[in-house]
Amino acid sequence: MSPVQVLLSRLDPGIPLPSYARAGDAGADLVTTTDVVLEPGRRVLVGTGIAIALPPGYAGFVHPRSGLAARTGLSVVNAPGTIDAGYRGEIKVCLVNHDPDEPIRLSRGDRIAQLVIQRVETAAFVEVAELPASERGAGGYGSTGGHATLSGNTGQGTRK
Ligand SMILES: O=c1ccn([C@H]2C[C@H](O)[C@@H](COP(=O)(O)OP(=O)(O)OP(=O)(O)O)O2)c(=O)[nH]1
Ligand SMILES: [Mg+2]
Repeated sequence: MSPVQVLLSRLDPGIPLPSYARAGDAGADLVTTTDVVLEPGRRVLVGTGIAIALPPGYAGFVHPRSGLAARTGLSVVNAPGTIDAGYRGEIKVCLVNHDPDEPIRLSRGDRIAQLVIQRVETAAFVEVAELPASERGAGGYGSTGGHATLSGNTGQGTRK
């Protein structure tokens, strides 16, 4: 499959282009333009030094990086952040430190998140008096069971 062309403007010339670590990866790594010390539980908005123009029918999604998340507790507050096709400003990332004890130190140029480009549909919302019937109906929020309990979870599940 040939890659979709995404026009990019480097707002900070010292920052590398987003890049896929391996061929076929879904996420292209984004870096922070600033040094940051993120105390436990705190969040910060950082710049990535790039702006893009996605073709109509596409959107970008800013996801956390799993290695950093597992090792340090670093995540993205609004994960995944949504980059609209019409957005021409700098892509920014709202980082959060989920670790309860340790601060996270980030340096300019560190890879802090990843950008996934996807095709998206836009809907025409059609109001009706009654929705068509379905097997699920209005059941949700654990209606099928199997969810963990807050305490005393045996790992056996609660599905009846
Ligand atoms: O992680 C993110 C999320 C969003 N954006 C930019 C691109 C996006 O197109 C724009 C608006 O994002 P969103 O719609 O999620 O935010 P909003 O609070 O609804 O703002 P708006 O009223 O501008 O739509 O902000 C980022 O740079 N990084
Ligand atoms: Mg919005």
